[in-house]
Amino acid sequence: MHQESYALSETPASPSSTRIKLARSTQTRVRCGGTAGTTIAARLSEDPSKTVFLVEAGNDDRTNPDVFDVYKYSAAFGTSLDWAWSTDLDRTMHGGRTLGGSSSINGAHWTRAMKAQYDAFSQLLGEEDSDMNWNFDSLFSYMKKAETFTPPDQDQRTKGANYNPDFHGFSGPVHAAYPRGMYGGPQQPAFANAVQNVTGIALCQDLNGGDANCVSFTPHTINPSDNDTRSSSATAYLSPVEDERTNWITLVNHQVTGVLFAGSAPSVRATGVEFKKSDNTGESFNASARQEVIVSAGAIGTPQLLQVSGIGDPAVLESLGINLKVNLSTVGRNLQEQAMNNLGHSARPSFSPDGIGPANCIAFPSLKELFSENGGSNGSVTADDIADYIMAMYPSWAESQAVNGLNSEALTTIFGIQVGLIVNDDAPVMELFFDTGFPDDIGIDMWHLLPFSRGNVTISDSSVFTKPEVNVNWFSVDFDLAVQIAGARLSRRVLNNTAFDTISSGETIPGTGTVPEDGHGGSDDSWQAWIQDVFSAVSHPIGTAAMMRRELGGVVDGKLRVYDTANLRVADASVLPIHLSAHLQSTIYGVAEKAADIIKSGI
Ligand SMILES: Cc1cc2nc3c(=O)[nH]c(=O)nc-3n(C[C@H](O)[C@H](O)[C@H](O)COP(=O)(O)OP(=O)(O)OC[C@H]3O[C@@H](n4cnc5c(N)ncnc54)[C@H](O)[C@@H]3O)c2cc1C
Repeated sequence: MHQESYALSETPASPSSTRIKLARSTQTRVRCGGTAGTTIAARLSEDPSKTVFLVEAGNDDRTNPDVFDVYKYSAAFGTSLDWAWSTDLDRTMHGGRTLGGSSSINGAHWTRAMKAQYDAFSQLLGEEDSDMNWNFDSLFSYMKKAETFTPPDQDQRTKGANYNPDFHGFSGPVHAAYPRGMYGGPQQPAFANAVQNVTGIALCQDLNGGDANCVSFTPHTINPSDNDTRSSSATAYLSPVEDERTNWITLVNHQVTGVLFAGSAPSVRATGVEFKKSDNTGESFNASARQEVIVSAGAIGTPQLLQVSGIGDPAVLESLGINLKVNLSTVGRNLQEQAMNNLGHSARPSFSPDGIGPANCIAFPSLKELFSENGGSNGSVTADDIADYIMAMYPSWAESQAVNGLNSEALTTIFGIQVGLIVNDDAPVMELFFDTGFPDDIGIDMWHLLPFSRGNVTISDSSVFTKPEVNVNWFSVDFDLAVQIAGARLSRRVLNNTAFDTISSGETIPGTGTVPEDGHGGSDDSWQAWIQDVFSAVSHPIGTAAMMRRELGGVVDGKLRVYDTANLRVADASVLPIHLSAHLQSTIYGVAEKAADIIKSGI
């Protein structure tokens, strides 16, 4: 939650230490302390005449090994560090509930999507936003602004690490580097070779420059000067300046319970926020805003906060007794999330991983490579068949998903752009993430990247302390499942490729008992049954306050301003309108850096 030119109200009393600091200030800003929120706070507090007030629901856990030690990935899951939202089909979606948000508990992988995917953001905006430059060139410069990249040394290069200096920043707050414990065993090069053998996909030097359609070694957000510990938005943007920047105040363990408004649509004015201790005890505090309020509570938290504050679907809000401030039925809709499955092989006794990781070799096949004859095809369909199929079917998918968008016309336009990216721009539809030690000695974690299934985040209570309902509508478009099936089959073929002959002693997960070999890598039916039984959430939700034209179901415009409001912005993963062929954090840092400049420019 960010609030510009902000001052705490006196009713009731604020926590004393916070009140004392704020009393000295006349120009204060407030936000949620996640990936985007902390980034924006840091940039805005560069101006000493402004005071920033950072409100974070979670704790400051920078010294907790479950946070700073990237080798303990997943230790945070299910603990107080994790929102752990329940979703449909009983899958849990994770999200960081701690200073730094999800950047404090994520897998630390550092990748970017295709140039055309970022350029498509502009196609979804109106003429009036054409000069906002929501495109690759602009976002790439902001992603690089966020980054300090440490080039791989000779030892890491021998193990496969590589880079292109034009694709990285070298003076930003977030550290990206290859790990000192990088695997030197034969398994990661074998994966890169097997993927090339099976799909014809190219090995690229560095996928961070706008072309991710390749197999590549990728860096992590770790700090080589600090023992390869996690570089989160909290350690990157807050830690270096917190002792000297007296105009930046951090309040943890407090939850924003609502945005306060005056006036009526189309010029509703955010006048402040209300917040309370995160355990929902004690008094509520009000804070008033003289200029604007910015919400950065993530793709689940942001639509929840907007809805409890009176911005959303009138049918939902009025049934809960919430006073409607802005009729924006798509708040919480357009939810896009990916599903993951994990294939495993046991290794031969002679295999040594030679290192501790983290794993860092990833393949991003396009539709053509995924459905290639020896890749993920079932032997009866070609990639051209699939391309014809999606071009013919997407209007009917828009029809079936309309309830989770604005309407079928809007989704037809959005899906048309998504189809174009897949068919014409080779936007990767699948990620194959090679893993050492998971789910067996070696394995592939694989997920479809560009779902057409749309879901929603909908409140069932007027209190922010009741978690919202999160409905992903997993695989409600058959193409999403077809991609996942092809990805599983491709993963089987990759792990069975001769490149692994000296490493693997055979598939254990799912195993041919569960998905029998049928001469074509396993039947669609048996893969489908396994996938639907065991898939998990990737925890990459986006789209729930999408930056699009209002007639497409947008919640914010190209200035990140919520429609029908004069001074309320959103900046986090919820504004991404369509999914990307990438892990998300680099993009979110880019969005946040750009948001800070938009706010500073006063437009
Ligand atoms: C388990 C996991 C693994 C991931 N792995 C990777 C990876 O390896 N590489 C990669 O690039 N990306 C990864 N991601 C994705 C990436 O980390 C996220 O997409 C990104 O960090 C989201 O940033 P955000 O600012 O939108 O939200 P967040 O960083 O989640 O920030 C939202 C913040 O708002 C706070 N908040 C919410 N509601 C309130 C409220 N009412 N009041 C006050 N505070 C509130 C939250 O506690 C949180 O701190 C992963 C994500 C997860 C969850």
